[in-house]
Amino acid sequence: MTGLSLSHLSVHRGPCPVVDDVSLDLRPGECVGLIGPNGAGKTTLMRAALGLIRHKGTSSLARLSAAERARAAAWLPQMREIAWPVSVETLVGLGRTPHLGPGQRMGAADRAAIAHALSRMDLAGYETRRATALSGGEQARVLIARAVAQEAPVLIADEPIAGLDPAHQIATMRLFSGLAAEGRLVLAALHDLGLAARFCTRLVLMHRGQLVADGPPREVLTEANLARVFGLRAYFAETPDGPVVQPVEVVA
Ligand SMILES: Nc1ncnc2c1ncn2[C@@H]1O[C@H](COP(=O)(O)OP(=O)(O)OP(=O)(O)O)[C@@H](O)[C@H]1O
Repeated sequence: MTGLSLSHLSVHRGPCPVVDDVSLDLRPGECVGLIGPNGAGKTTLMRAALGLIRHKGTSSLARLSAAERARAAAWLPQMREIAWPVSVETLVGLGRTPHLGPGQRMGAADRAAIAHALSRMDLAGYETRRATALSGGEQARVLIARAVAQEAPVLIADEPIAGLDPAHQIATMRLFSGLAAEGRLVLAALHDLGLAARFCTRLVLMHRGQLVADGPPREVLTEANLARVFGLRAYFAETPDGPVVQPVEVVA
């Protein structure tokens, strides 16, 4: 199983580093929440880690050829609009492309992976629907299903639960933590600190391009970090369902 190793990763936009010397070792079996305020550098870090943009330093995924990387990592970008009027099943099936040789047709394993991903994203019955004719949240679920159908050892997702209703947000986070429990590495940029605290095994906190905290949710979501990085005060509680973190007020 593959993890993700970043060493002194930096990305410059003009003279400013928007990702500033980030080193991280993420291992199979971890469900990692990448958190930080707007503009902290989360998307840029993930894109550099995948080798999609120019960067300094190294990333174990960016080193791979495009074909190797497509088998190693599934990437769910932030933009969720679907441009192609194809069926849901066809779109989710695109996740199998890295597993097919030139001209090779899908086999039973591919069809099973597609059906499994559809079912896990609560999309059974949507197979023949036109993807462009779905609601925003349904389209987001279809794109997550495509990434899940890829069955890559690493899943990197940029705000995957944005736009999903609360039940589908929880179900998706549960799916991600389940994939990690199966031995995959999941790295997801998240703005919902409550769901991040509940479902992630580890949180990586970014601020102004730098990694400022990394560890179990309770150690990262401290009062001091929330105030300094997010400008927030939050309510914390331990419950039988896990930690509850609810931002309650903006602090100066
Ligand atoms: N193509 C670009 N050209 C110039 N600056 C950019 C570019 N892309 C991103 N930036 C800047 O880099 C910084 C980090 O952006 P990034 O999208 O990585 O943040 P983020 O943490 O993902 O934010 P959000 O939570 O809003 O999605 C921001 O200040 C942004 O304005």
